[in-house]
Amino acid sequence: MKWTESAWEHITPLYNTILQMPFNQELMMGTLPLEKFKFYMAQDAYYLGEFGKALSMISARMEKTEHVLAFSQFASGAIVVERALHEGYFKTLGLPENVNPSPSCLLYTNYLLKEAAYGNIETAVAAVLPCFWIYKKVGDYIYHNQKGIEGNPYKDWIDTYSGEDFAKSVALALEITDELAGQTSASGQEKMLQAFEMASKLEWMFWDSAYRLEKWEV
Ligand SMILES: Cc1ncc(C[n+]2csc(CCO)c2C)c(N)n1
Repeated sequence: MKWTESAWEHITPLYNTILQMPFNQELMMGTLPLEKFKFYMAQDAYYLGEFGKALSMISARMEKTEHVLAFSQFASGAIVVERALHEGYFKTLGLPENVNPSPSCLLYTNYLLKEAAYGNIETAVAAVLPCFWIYKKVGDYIYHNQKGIEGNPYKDWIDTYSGEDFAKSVALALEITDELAGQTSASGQEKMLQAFEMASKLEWMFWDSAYRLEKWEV
């Protein structure tokens, strides 16, 4: 079995929990309060900037030229493609220019940056994978289960993550992850699994924190 297949099996209960989160169910139905989506978008703008840096760092640490190229394309994709989505929503929703990251957002981005800088390269790759893979699965699920997409204010978000371009990036990220997993020991693969699970939990926290409009308590 491929490493990615067993990793997905491992997080399937968590993935099912993510699908049922009120944030995702209401986004799918178009009933998510705008205030929550705005909070999410602002936090996501911060997240994407840091995520782009983590991907660039992973790119620089890769041995194979093809992997360097793939991760540098992911990094620019994270910034360019996502910026288009954000700029659209930033204009219509009136989002702030500077974002103070919420506790969950900061936890997630700092975790990814730490793995990208100091983790084994295969562990760093496993840590960024949920960002691609869970979003692809959630995007597809929402796309296929929504009703009356045309009237949904979150249509652009849904289209981005259920689209073909994004599917290609995810397939490439999965292929590279399996290649690196194949070159590491059983304990290396276990560390990858832990990083993959941790980042998946942090994805859950990111959505949950947006729904709660999470604040710093002090
Ligand atoms: C919290 C959070 N997690 C994942 C994504 C999705 N995402 C961000 S960058 C990227 C790869 C290149 O486009 C993907 C899939 C998001 N937007 N916000």
